Amino acid sequence: MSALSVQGLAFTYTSGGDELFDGLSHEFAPGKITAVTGPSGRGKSTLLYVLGLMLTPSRGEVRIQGEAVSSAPDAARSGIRAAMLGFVFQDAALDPSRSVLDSVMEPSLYAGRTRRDSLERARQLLDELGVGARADHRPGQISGGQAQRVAVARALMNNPAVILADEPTGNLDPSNAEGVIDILSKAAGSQQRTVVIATHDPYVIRRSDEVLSL
Ligand SMILES: Nc1ncnc2c1ncn2[C@@H]1O[C@H](COP(=O)(O)OP(=O)(O)OP(=O)(O)O)[C@@H](O)[C@H]1O
Repeated sequence: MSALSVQGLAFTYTSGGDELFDGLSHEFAPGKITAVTGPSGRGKSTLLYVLGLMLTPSRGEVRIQGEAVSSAPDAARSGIRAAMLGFVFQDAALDPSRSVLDSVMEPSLYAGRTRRDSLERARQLLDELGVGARADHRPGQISGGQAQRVAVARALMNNPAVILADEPTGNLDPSNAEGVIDILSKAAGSQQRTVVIATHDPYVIRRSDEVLSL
């Protein structure tokens, strides 16, 4: 069963504008990277927010492990988000006032794991992603490529079945973009996660297993 699928999906911002997605049905393949592409304004970022249960579809549904979850009550959606979904944003979106290690640990503490377990997993992930030496730095003291690796570590912290990444290479040079896609590719291929990346970047599209054009 696909960890993530949509059926008959459409979304309209309450402030108006066109309906997006036109009744889209799609199963996102586990163990693969799916690139969501398409012209600017077609709704790539919005789709990620709908898949991430942060926006509720106006028609159709999002299914996670086969269950329709997009119109579940807020608390249920927050719980599913914390347990099943990891997010990576274009600018890493790390809290500037906290250390890298604290930012990476936070989702695990929020999910109810002990400080000790969370610390151990956060250090292990940061080491695996090549940024272990930066654990005590603040986001302002590390490079953009390092910050994006930290953001991926944070997204992986709760071992999510699904990773949603919005233009994760948008601010990176080619070698850092390659590093981040290598990590996401490993998160998909060897760990059987479903990885969905909204992107314009031809390099990311080339490295993806499937392409969904909006
Ligand atoms: N908060 C919002 N309220 C109302 N309309 C919005 C909001 N956010 C986005 N939109 C509109 O919804 C449409 C889809 O926006 P979205 O950012 O998802 O597109 P995109 O394909 O990711 O674009 P880009 O490639 O430029 O990032 C656009 O027409 C946009 O103006």
